[in-house]
Amino acid sequence: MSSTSNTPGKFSVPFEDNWAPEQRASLVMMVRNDNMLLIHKKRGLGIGKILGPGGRQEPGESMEQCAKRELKEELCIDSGPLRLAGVNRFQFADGLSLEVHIYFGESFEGMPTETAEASPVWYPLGQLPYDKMWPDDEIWIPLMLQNRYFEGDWLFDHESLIDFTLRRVDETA
Ligand SMILES: COc1nc(N)nc2c1ncn2[C@H]1C[C@H](O)[C@@H](COP(=O)(O)OP(=O)(O)OP(=O)(O)O)O1
Repeated sequence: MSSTSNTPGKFSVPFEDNWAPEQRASLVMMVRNDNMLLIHKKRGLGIGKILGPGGRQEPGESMEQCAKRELKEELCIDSGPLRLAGVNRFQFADGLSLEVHIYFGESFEGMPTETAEASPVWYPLGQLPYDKMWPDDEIWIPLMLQNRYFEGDWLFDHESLIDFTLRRVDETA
């Protein structure tokens, strides 16, 4: 699957073979009783948006450790088992490049609590607030909810999605 727009500037999708991210980050998509636990992001990249809890990898930790640490830091909860749902590579026209590992979970311990970084918000799976989310979410969240593993390349100009390619979508996880 791919969008059809022409790509301005020096980047194109799929990214070149030698593309490498400056930074790696995690997202945790937690679902309980047909509702998804999201955050209203209070600072940093994507401030004001609704998205999954997550953040950038710290030295020495695996991506799954990063996901669990960010869940604790942002919402004060401890994750149960997570499965890797997909990997998205983001290139921003201003130069920032980010590889995001997306984890799916269905159990956690603790009460989601507001922190300096995020406020917890629950949405029914059929009423996710895509108009308040990063534009890529509307494309890969349905794949994740169908247990389909995905890998995508996404080109952004600030908060606008310019072009994308889903490089890999598995029929079953
Ligand atoms: C560009 O499209 C994006 N889509 C989605 N769904 N999520 C994105 C996109 N770009 C970034 N993200 C996510 C990935 C990370 O979870 C956060 C960014 O992490 P942040 O800048 O908040 O990193 P922290 O380590 O938490 O930073 P601070 O603790 O310094 O706030 O956004």
